Amino acid sequence: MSTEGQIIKCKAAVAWEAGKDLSIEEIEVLPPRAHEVRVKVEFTGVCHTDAYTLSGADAEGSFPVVFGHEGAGVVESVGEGVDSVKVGDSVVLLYTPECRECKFCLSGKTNLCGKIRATQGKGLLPDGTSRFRCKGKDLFHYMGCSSFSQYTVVADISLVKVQDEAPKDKTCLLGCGVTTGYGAAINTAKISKGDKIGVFGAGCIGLSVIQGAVTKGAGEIIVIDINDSKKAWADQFGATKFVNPTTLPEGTNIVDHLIDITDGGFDYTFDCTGNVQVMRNALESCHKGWGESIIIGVAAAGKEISTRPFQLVTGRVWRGCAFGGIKGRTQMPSLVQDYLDGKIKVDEFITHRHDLDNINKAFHDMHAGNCIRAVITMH
Ligand SMILES: NC(=O)C1=CN([C@@H]2O[C@H](COP(=O)(O)OP(=O)(O)OC[C@H]3O[C@@H](n4cnc5c(N)ncnc54)[C@H](O)[C@@H]3O)[C@@H](O)[C@H]2O)C=CC1
Ligand SMILES: N[C@@H](CCC(=O)N[C@@H](CSC=O)C(=O)NCC(=O)O)C(=O)O
Ligand SMILES: [Zn+2]
Ligand SMILES: [Zn+2]
Repeated sequence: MSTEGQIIKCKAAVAWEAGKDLSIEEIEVLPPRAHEVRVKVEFTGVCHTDAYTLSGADAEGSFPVVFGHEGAGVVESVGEGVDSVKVGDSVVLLYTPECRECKFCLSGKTNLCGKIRATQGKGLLPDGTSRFRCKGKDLFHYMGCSSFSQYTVVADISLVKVQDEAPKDKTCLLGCGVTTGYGAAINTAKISKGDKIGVFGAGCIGLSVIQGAVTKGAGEIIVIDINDSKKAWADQFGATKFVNPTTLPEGTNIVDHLIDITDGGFDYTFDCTGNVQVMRNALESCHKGWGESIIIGVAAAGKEISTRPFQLVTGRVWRGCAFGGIKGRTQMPSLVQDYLDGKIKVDEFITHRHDLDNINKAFHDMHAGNCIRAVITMH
């Protein structure tokens, strides 16, 4: 029986307040309005950024909210004026939308789209309202996606149709983690064959950077992480060396050490930790004259980066990117094809699986440090 035009009652993980476990609730999901799409979410990943906003450290965090932004599913119904997807299409949700008509989209310089960023940051759909209700209250949306609900409503520029044959428990991870790191390496950094790469933090994002650096033919890939258990992971993805800054001999400075073992510094470094001191180390371990450091990690509200301006005067470059610089509606189908053709690893990132009722375990695993990605089965 079609649910088109009806309010759908379904299960969702609701964050009622910062710092507390998510609560599994029955919620109401309203039908999509003009230029919106209602999606049956089949699988979602859990990203460090979900945990970051849940912790209360996100300047844009609003509660109560339905988190989740690594979602894959099927279109249940579409609102008026939607012509990019139809009922039954397999889709990946996009927290970085692509409208193809705003100043950003037309610039040819960035994947950031400005069309709905203001309302997205407020936890609302583009018309300034929510499609979620629970216990008489409206719930906020999250990053334009809210994939921790069995059904969600998103703007039609916040999702992309992908190949039906691609398994959705894998394509969900292309909705953030894998694409973010891989894209930063193949897109944002202009890595040349033989380059020396420093990857700070070997979670899903850092391991995906390694994957991209290997694709680009990097010479040395040195991973810097405070968790020794990440060495095996880094090796598996193609790193050539692992450094744990906490186990260096007393008095050895990590930046000096890295400059020493790379004959003057890295060609490219990537912060995949969100720690502002690590961001500084990543910049300062770049090679004088040309080394570029790319910030991917998300830092807590109020945190700022600093370095001596001399670091930039002498040719090091500080940059950053969101979603790996990838334009989701245009480029996601070819990433999915690369996955189907065995050119991009995705399965290897999945260390944990839970059903929706046990989604809090994914957050606990992440904090325990032994989880690369947990995938949640939504139905
Ligand atoms: N810019 C963007 O588009 C995106 C940014 N992010 C951000 O990227 C960061 C990484 O995300 P995930 O890989 O999911 O996180 P994760 O928690 O799985 O991995 C982080 C890694 O950094 C390591 N680490 C922590 N402190 C460190 C330190 N002081 N020195 C060296 N290593 C350290 C941890 O041991 C861990 O292996 C987070 O800040 C997340 O919010 C995530 C997705 C997209
Ligand atoms: N809300 C935060 C900023 C969070 C942030 O930087 N998000 C990244 C994606 S992280 C994905 O896991 C991003 O896309 N940033 C670009 C954007 O337009 O939000 C804050 O206020 O600091
Ligand atoms: Zn993410
Ligand atoms: Zn746009």
